[in-house]
Parts: sequence; structure tokens; C-alpha cells
Amino acid sequence: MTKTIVVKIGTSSLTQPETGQLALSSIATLAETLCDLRRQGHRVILVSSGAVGVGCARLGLTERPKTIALKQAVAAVGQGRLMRIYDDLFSILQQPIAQVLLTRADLVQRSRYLNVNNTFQELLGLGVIPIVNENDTVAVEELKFGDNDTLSALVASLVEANWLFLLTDVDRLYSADPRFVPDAKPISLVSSMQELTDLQIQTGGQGSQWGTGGMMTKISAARIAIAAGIRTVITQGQFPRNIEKIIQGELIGTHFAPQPEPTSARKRWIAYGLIPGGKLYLDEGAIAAVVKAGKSLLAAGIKAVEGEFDNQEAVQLCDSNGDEIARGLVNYNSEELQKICGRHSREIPSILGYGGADTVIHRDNLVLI
Ligand SMILES: Nc1ncnc2c1ncn2[C@@H]1O[C@H](COP(=O)(O)OP(=O)(O)O)[C@@H](O)[C@H]1O
Ligand SMILES: N[C@@H](CCC(=O)OP(=O)(O)O)C(=O)O
Repeated sequence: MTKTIVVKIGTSSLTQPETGQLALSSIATLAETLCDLRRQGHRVILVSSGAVGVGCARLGLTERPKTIALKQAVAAVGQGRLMRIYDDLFSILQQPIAQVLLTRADLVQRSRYLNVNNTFQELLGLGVIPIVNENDTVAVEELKFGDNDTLSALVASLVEANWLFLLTDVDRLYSADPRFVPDAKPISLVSSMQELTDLQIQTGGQGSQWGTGGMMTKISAARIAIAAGIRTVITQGQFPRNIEKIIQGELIGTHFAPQPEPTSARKRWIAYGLIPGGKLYLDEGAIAAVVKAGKSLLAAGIKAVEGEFDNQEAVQLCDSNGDEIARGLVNYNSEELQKICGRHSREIPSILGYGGADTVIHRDNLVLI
């Protein structure tokens, strides 16, 4: 059966750690593997990092740029070279490819979000392998994915993929960073979102020298993907052939089982497409109503409001520790919410001087994180 497969490869797998030069044999094997998957009838998207790493190697820079402007300039040098290498390899294999560079802004507006999906569907329908990266050269700080793990999960969710492969420089997820904790335990299967929380995996802060997010962003990418019903696998980029074995059922790397009832496409856009404009801190009763009973959020359960936002903007719903539990689209702006938080819905017209919605966030616009 035809599957939609998104493969993300990180800088640490595309380049050699000692020299920063391209890991040509891994890239060539990846290209062969993806072409084989295409020949088997699967739809394939590659999310490739490496613009900054390859740009640095080209310009003789020995460490990742620190300033944004330099990073953007270096990415412009590297992205072209990266695509040239991919085009050479895939052309030898008679496989058409396309470059898709995205910024966070492309997913914020629902019409643009749907338009990006249409473009992917056309490309996949034409038998093309889209090669996706963040448009680092123009992305501004507030409108950035920041890391390609998140980008790949959002792309996988957008196209409703069956598989997401995160290729990296470790063979799987461990209970802690195996570079620093030699007896860290390997994890083969994470069967639910709750198990992922319970495992309390230590990720340290950083990734490898050239990587961006380390393991932390891979775990949050896995959360986004499994909520969308996508089976996610972290495995080693040095052995791309393992992708085929995994699809055939071998338990290589770390597998994250998809949630049995995926979140709807619109709610996924609310949760991960939009950029939240503020935070609402909820009391225990409101948390229970929203999380356990699946109810709408009422003003009475809001303890505090943070940030400035308009009505119909996305906000984060947090517990008293500030941990996010849900996101949703608000029916009142931040100024109005400052006045009505903690109050009963029937008091709203007299407080504001005009009537409004009974709910602050209707359950149709609310999604658990
Ligand atoms: N719990 C963990 N399990 C496995 N690897 C971890 C863990 N915590 C941190 N890491 C580190 O994450 C690194 C991979 O992340 P990163 O360098 O960002 O890779 P990529 O370039 O593939 O995105 C590994 O080299 C590993 O040392
Ligand atoms: N967009 C950036 C990569 C960002 C990123 O997430 O890198 P990595 O952690 O190596 O997957 C680039 O092409 O260099």
C-alpha cells in the first residue's frame, strides 16, 4: 500500500564531525533508499538540514555562526550547494526533486497553510521528492521554526504522512545523552504520549557541534507527529537503508507509536501552525474541565492573563507552574480577559458593558498539548 514518508536528516549526519565536509556515502545511500521507496510506490518528502553547516565548510568557517545576519548569509551559500549535490545524485537515479523553503509565517494563516499542502500534494502527485528546509536566509526571529525536527513534524502533519523518520548521529533515543552518560538506557519503543512524559528523558541542552536542537527538539517533534497519527522513528543517518527495513517491520532505532485517535487537521493547525500571543493560567477546576471532561474554558477558571492578544488569536493554557496543557482560540482579547478573569459568565455583560460569548475558548477551538 502507498505510504507517505517524511525523512528528516540532520547536519550531524550530512557532514563529517571532524572536518565539516559532506558525508558523501551516507547522502548517496540516502538518495538510493528514497528512490527505492519511490519505486515501491511510496510518496516521499526529504527535510534536509545542512545549509549552515555546508555554507560554513564552503567559506572555511570552523564554528557555527553566532550572529543572525552571518548565519543567514552562510545559509544562502550552503543551501545552493546542498541542492546542487542532491540534484546531481537524484538526477543520476532519474528522480526529479524540488526545493521547498518554508518560514513559520507560511503556516500561520490558514489559507497559506492549506496552500502549502496543495503544493506538496501536486509535487507528490507528479512523483517528485520535495526537499524541504527552513528559509533561513529570510526567516526573522519571531517567525522561525528554529529547528528542522519541528519543521519535519509540521510538514508530516500537514501532508498527513504515515511515517516520520528523524535521522541523526545516534542510533536511538536513550534515557540520557549517551555522550555524557555512558550507562544511559536505550529506548526501543515509546507507546504513548503519557509514557514519553513518564520516561523523563534527559536531553542536555545542546546537540552535537553542528546540530541545532539536540534530542529535545526530536522528542517534541515526535509529540507533534504522534498526535497527528504518524509513526515516528529516531534512527541513525549513517545507515539510511534501515528505513526500508523499519517499514517492513524491523524494530530498529526508537519507535513512537501513533496516537490511536489523531487530532483533527484544524486542531493541529491551532496547536502547531499558529503562534500563541499570550498565556492564560487556569485553576484546578478549569484544568479538570478542559483536560478530563473535554469542556470549553469559562472565564471563572482563569486565574491570570499574560501577554497582549486579539480575540480569535491562539493562546497557551497553563497550570500554576506555567506548564502548557492546551492551546486554543480566544473569544475575548487580552484587555477584556484581564477584566473578566475569575468571574462568572453571566457577569460579563455588566463588567464589559456589552455581551459576548459565554465561553472564553469553545471546546471546538481548544486542543490539548
Ligand atoms: N537522551 C538522549 N538520547 C540520545 N541522544 C541524545 C540524548 N540527549 C542528547 N542527545 C544528543 O543529541 C545529539 C543529536 O542531536 P543533533 O546534534 O541536534 O542532531 P541532528 O543534527 O541530527 O539534528 C546526539 O549526538 C546526542 O549526543
Ligand atoms: N535550517 C538549518 C538547520 C536547522 C536544524 O535543525 O539543524 P539540525 O539540528 O542539524 O537538524 C540548516 O539548514 O542549516
